[in-house]
Amino acid sequence: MSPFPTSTVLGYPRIGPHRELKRALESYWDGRATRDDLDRVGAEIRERTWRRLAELGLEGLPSNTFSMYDQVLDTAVLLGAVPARYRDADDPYFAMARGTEQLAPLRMTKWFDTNYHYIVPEIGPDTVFELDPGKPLSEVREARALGYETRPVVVGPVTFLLLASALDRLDEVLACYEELLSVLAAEGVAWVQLDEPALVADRTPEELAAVRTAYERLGAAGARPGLFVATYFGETGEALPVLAGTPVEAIGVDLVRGGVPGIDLPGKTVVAGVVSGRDVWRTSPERALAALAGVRAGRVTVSTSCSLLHVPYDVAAEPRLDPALKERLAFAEQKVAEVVALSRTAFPSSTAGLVPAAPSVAPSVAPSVAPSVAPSVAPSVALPAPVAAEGRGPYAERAAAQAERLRLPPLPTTTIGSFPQTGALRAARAAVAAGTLSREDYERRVEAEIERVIRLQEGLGLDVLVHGEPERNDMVQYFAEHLDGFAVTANGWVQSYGSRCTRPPILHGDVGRPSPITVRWAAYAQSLTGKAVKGMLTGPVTIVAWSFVRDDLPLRDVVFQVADAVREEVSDLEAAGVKIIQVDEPALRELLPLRRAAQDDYLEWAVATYRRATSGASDRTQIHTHLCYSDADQILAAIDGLDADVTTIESARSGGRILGAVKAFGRGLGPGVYDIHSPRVPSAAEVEELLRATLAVLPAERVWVNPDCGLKTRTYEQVEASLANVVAAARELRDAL
Ligand code: MET
Ligand SMILES: [Zn+2]
Repeated sequence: MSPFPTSTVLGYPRIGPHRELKRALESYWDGRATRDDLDRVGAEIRERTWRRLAELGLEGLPSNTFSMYDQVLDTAVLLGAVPARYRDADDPYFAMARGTEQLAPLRMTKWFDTNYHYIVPEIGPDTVFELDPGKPLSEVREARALGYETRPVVVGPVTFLLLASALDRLDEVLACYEELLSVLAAEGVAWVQLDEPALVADRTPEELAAVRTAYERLGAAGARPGLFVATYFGETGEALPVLAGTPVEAIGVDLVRGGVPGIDLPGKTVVAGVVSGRDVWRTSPERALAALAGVRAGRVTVSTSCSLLHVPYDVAAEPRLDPALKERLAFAEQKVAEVVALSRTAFPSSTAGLVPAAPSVAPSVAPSVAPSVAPSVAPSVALPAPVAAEGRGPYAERAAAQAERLRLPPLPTTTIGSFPQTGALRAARAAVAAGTLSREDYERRVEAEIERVIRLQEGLGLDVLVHGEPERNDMVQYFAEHLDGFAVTANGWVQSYGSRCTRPPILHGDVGRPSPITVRWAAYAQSLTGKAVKGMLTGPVTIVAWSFVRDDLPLRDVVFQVADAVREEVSDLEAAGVKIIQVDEPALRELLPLRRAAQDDYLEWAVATYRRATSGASDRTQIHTHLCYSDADQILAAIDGLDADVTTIESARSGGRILGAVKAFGRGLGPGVYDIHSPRVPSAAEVEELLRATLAVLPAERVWVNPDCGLKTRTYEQVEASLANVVAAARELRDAL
């Protein structure tokens, strides 16, 4: 078996440096391009990636890290786990991912503690596992035709089955992986990477036994490539000795989030993730080299802590960033260069089977690994201790005061905030940036859009209106652009799901709010209508979760700075006459530590920051919060702890699964009745059915009627039709109450 390469990355961004894949996907979905056009763009992105990684000097090139939508969905297809109802669709893959006119899509949820979303495999009694190795094989061949030998990357069997809640199917799935190994061996593949991030979370003895079974069995397969099991997103813990006891040749550990393994791993290659795949800061070479030197294994090689999927492509594509900040940044390209430089420094004669050099080598750093710099230059504000909820009265009193003031019907209907973002508005924003449209003209267009959204909602008969968020490019970036302490990028796109990308802002200094951010738009919307308009804010936890955050202060201190800025905005909205204020926290669950031991502490400060942001509101002001795609059932007590008067929560896409858990919820609750992540228009009957299910577990006076999430990714046509059905269903049931 050839030795594992001395430098590698676990994966690479795949949306394209200029979001080529996004455009190609959307053209294909809209019928403006053919499948061949789409495939061509995919091939170009893969080729560019391999060439770039090789040019940067990386030895171990991965393949099969590209995906048309999601790597978990790819793995389901690889294993033949395509539910029967999708098989006859025109394009079963995208039917599973996005749904069709007739079919709802598969469930989607967040990939561990990231803002990347994967498609949840559906495995049932009818699932027949059958290997379809087409994709990894064709990527290996494609790379080979370009002159590159690659290491295909596949989600490992244990993580795949845990994500699908189907670990009892291990036996059948392992047969497919065995077959895959033999197919890859026949193809001349030297190494395969099996991603097992699930091994960094708490695992039961049965689950650890499944790890042992899986890798003993795969290790015993006849002709096979070298097995590299990659764990990441935290410390591997109790799964590490289990893996070490199996025949796998290489084990990946995350040395950014986890410590150096406490056990000796003789005979194994440790693929040491010392360059973070989760942040944008340059790697400290001293720290990385010390970590490398601390690993006691047969062989150590240098890697990223996880796939670089979670960071943007290239700092060089950011001409407008402050040069002093830019100096401190590393995106995917820079991180690959760091991996290469670290491997050359740590293993100066790197040709074959190496043991790490002594730690004394540390200071002689290759030029492209710059010394680490603290990510903030400004001194930090000393923070007062977190405050508990002060100010607001008990829920019953607040509810009475709000009912009196708002006079809403039972089962009030509302939306989550955004309405479709039109191409015209996006173009107008670009024109302002380019200097070809004046700010005043742009603001007039935003106002016109707000008016359109208000009239539309009045026409549909919604009860609580929104202004539609037309001024926001993104719910986090918009706030980052208006707060001190943040920088925003021009091209720093990161894939969120499918063709959706975000540009996470960079939080590099102390946060402050120089002036009101949303007040003028909310006040304008309210001036147009007699119905209540909700003011819309993004919560502190979500702002930091969806930013790249300075790492020189504890996260909780950074979050409290953001909470104070949101608190000021709440108070200005109230002063402007806004009666309902929604503070969104869709990322509350995302930052939940993967290990139970760390969860309580997180939930305590996350709840405290939310209350700090909202508790200045008077009892008459109704505070809403919103959560989505977050397996909210796991954090229900914390959601309750937010003490919001109304909570809207994703539910339709998961078929009302959440309802079983929310019975005890003591305040207003709107489990979504319209899955906005699919272009499909739900019928009124369907919505009614979901509402009936809600009314079966919650008292009617606490139930709100709303979509799963904001509508910005949908078209006006879809939104109008869907909301008309939502309102009709609510009225039907309201009359029956
Ligand atoms: C991801 S949660 C989105 C909430 C936001 N208010 C919107 O409607 O777009
Ligand atoms: Zn949402």
